[in-house]
Amino acid sequence: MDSAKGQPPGQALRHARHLLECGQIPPAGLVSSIVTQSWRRSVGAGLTPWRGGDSPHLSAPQLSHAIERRRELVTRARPVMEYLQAQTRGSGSMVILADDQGVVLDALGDAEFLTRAERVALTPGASWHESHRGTNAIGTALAEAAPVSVHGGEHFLEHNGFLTCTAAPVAGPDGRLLGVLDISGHRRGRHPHTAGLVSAAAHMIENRLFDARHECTLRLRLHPQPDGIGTVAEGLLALAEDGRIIGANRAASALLGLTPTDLGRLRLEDRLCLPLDQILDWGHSRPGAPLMANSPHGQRLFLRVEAPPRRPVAHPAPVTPQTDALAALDSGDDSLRQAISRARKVAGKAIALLLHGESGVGKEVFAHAVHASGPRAHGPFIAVNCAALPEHLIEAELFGYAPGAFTGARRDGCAGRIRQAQGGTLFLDEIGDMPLALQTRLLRVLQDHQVVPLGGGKPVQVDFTLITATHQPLKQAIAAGRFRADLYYRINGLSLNLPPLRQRGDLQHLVARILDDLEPGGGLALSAQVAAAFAGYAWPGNIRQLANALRTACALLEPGENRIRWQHLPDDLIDDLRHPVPGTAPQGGSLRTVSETLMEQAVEACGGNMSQAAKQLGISRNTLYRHLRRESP
Ligand SMILES: Nc1ncnc2c1ncn2[C@@H]1O[C@H](COP(=O)(O)OP(=O)(O)OP(=O)(O)O)[C@@H](O)[C@H]1O
Repeated sequence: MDSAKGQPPGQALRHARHLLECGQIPPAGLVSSIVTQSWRRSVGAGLTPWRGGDSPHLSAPQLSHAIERRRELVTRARPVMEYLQAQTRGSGSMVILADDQGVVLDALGDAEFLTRAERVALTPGASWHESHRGTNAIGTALAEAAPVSVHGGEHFLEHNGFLTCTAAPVAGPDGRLLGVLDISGHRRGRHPHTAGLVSAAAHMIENRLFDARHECTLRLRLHPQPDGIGTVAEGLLALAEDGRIIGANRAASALLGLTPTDLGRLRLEDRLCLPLDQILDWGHSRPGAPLMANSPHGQRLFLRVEAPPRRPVAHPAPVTPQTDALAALDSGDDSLRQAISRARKVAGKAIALLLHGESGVGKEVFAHAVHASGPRAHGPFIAVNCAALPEHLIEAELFGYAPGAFTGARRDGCAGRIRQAQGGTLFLDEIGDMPLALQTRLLRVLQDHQVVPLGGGKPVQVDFTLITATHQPLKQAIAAGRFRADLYYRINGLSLNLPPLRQRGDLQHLVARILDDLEPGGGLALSAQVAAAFAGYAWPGNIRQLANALRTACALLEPGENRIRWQHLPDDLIDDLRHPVPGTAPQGGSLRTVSETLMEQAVEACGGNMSQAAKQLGISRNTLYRHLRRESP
């Protein structure tokens, strides 16, 4: 983004950053309004230029779910990304595809301009959501739903100031934002044509998605010039047999003045003075030749008709994952295993699942896994945190709204998250925090299988699987009058408790799995002392805290090092591990199992030398012998 006109860009930006670092949002004109607004949002999210938010890096199972959820996007984007990479080869930049949450799904290119620690941030699984990393091209393009370039010091976080990044959103055939395409490189390599290149590539992906979605449908390709047909700028329309417009890409929507709510309702004749029969005849008698028509604004357009194949094209069989996502969560804890097995029995049936568990135990990850392991895996997984938004925003976000329903509403209305979950899974996190008025509306949707957008409009049929989660006992909320009992019985088809980490007996395996996800095949492991300290700690932040600690530790390892020791852990965790709060030690048999396995590992690492192993573990040789004897058959 360029700085204000008439000012030396570097100087204006330096001034703006100075103000930002003094805790002020700079006045209009110093940096572009997009950057100013994004800086404001970043401050609002609790970030400072020196400290980002918790930047979750998805584990391998989570990443595979995220990719599964956007499989079509990832598949169609790959060739375009390879093309982009070829165009930018040698410029020291990366081509990145992120999903609608800002999570990197695919990355290609030259990472030489990054240090080892920085590379992690551009690998699949990293999140570039604004709430995690402040102003950046991926997160800001998502927030703005528009192409964005963020150069050097325009990045909110100081340590990202060496980057120059350009991103453009990619929408699906129904106009819904699916993700973002981005080129990132060292700021020295900034190129004025990158923005155009990225936007054109994003359109190319959108057109590929459109063609794939409507391959068995009558399609029209249109452009004001005959030579524009077949280029990335062409408009695309899909028509039902009765002539209703059921799909339109951005260019076609702009040319014909269509809004998303017109789709499925308007007929082609309402927009172009051409009867469907004439179009079909033309398509059959002169395949490939452009047909002339007039847009509603009187603009001359050229159309190419693409009739559907006579017999529908067979769709490829759905890919069945080798081990499913639920199986991937099982790392040996009995109560989690039981929850997995019960969830598997109801996955895909019309039974609502209610997940209980402390914050960070992995309720959303579990819900994802249930979705990805069931028959609706190819449908969308839509997650809404009911505690994260004020009441009026959740209402609009969930139920959608008609055009112009309220001040600030988008001109063309919004389908809402419930409708977006059509054919897939709706995950409502922190359901206990949903305001009472919305509980009533949600109950109605669940009973009638219909949603009515805010501000009126026709009810729309919906079909989705519901999974909800809460960390608070809902029965208490019912007793206190904060939660509707009838809604509770609707959402509680099956209720499952996800155990807190301190009660799990599989800490060691979970750690091994997370480390392997972070650095596949890297042979990373905890030192004996750190493993013992982990086993004795209560993990109040549960898996979230553990995964974050391991991620930081991996970033701090020196090249070639694969043992995580005290010096690799975050300072506050070291304090907690060394001075655990009394009464918070883990329960159950996990500690014993972990320590015995650790002893075996230490003996193995010391080539069977018991004295050395005992010394490394900080215990006496006798204690070591005693424990290992107990283990032997
Ligand atoms: N099985 C797992 N393997 C690896 N990491 C996990 C696993 N489960 C959870 N995590 C990590 O913990 C984080 C929190 O998970 P998740 O959001 O599912 O928890 P939650 O219980 O829904 O939390 P909250 O109640 O605060 O929303 C994830 O971002 C991920 O980093």
